Amino acid sequence: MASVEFKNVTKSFGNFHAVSDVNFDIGDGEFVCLLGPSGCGKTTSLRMMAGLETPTSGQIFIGGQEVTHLHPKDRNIAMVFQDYALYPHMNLADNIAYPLKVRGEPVDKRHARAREVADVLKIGHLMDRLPSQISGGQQQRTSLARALVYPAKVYLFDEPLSNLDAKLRLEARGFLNHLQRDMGMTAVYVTHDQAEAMALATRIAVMDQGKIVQYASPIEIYRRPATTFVANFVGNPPMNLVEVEGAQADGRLALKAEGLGIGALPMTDAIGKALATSNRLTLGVRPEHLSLAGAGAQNTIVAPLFANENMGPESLVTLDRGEGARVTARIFTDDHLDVSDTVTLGFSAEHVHLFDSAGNRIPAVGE
Ligand SMILES: Nc1ncnc2c1ncn2[C@@H]1O[C@H](COP(=O)(O)OP(=O)(O)OP(=O)(O)O)[C@@H](O)[C@H]1O
Repeated sequence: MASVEFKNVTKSFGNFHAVSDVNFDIGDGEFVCLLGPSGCGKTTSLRMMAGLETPTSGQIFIGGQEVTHLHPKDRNIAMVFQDYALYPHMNLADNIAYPLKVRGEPVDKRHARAREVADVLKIGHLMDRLPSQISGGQQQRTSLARALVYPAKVYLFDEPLSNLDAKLRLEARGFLNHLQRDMGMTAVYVTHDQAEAMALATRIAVMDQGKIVQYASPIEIYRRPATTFVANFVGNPPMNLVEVEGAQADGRLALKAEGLGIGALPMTDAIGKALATSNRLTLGVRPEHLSLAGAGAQNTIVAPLFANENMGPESLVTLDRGEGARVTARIFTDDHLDVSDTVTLGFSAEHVHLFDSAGNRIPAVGE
């Protein structure tokens, strides 16, 4: 296993910067997820680690050694692709053993090792089949087995679960989590699925438009999102964001918005600085921190009901604040709620997140 480092890495296609001056390091044994919307530069970053793309500028290191211009085969990395990239004319045994074949291992030895890995992944009984003769989940495990058959310094995953149905996807995610804990592999995993990143990563690099906007542990990203972009990308459903007008009153912060009732919050220097630039702030509250509230509740959002989706153990109650602005609560309720009923959602001040007019987090008291 080995560490990975990006130093000022940029990748341009013509005038377009797919990856823009990215710096980050991945520790030995870390499982890092690159998370972000389509086109933000995740796959390009991964392909540069693999040596399938060359940076326009900057340097890449694996295990302390510069690999920026090194051929993929000399990097000792293993990669699992979204489409599995299995060889259609080879059976599973040959597919899995292929990395050993190119390294010149004798056939007996490489088939024995392939079988060993296949057994762990519960596809050992399928070794004579062609990829077209097995299910999508089994193809996914074959592709994983091929990556694991030879000890690599770094394992690279490009949305490996995205072609699986929801149930298999959860199963495969649990398996990868187990494998990571078992092997302590250094891995970089590209996904646009925030739940997958939260479940698997030791650290998540959230990317937007070719840049890393936050690089931290899943819990840090969940608790202290650095920007409204991150807040809106992580969490299921994501954090509710309400545009508010802020003002200092009697040494405290007063917030105003249509349908919002909130007690004054403590003032801090950081809030003062944000207000000096603009009084337009964004208030964030996670759906799980909202509850159905009575008229006497201190902090509330009041608006007509838009939808009430029963998810089994909980409901997603969404209010329509007008002009497309919605607020969703994840709550446990048996209450019957009709569309257009006016609903009051309450929240506690300790669960409030604040962002300045540029969308950057204003640290809470004690942060
Ligand atoms: N070979 C190329 N030539 C021109 N533009 C490219 C090339 N490869 C990628 N891009 C562009 O670079 C940007 C980043 O692409 P990349 O594949 O890294 O995004 P991504 O975050 O992995 O997206 P997705 O989740 O859709 O795979 C995109 O706008 C893409 O169109």
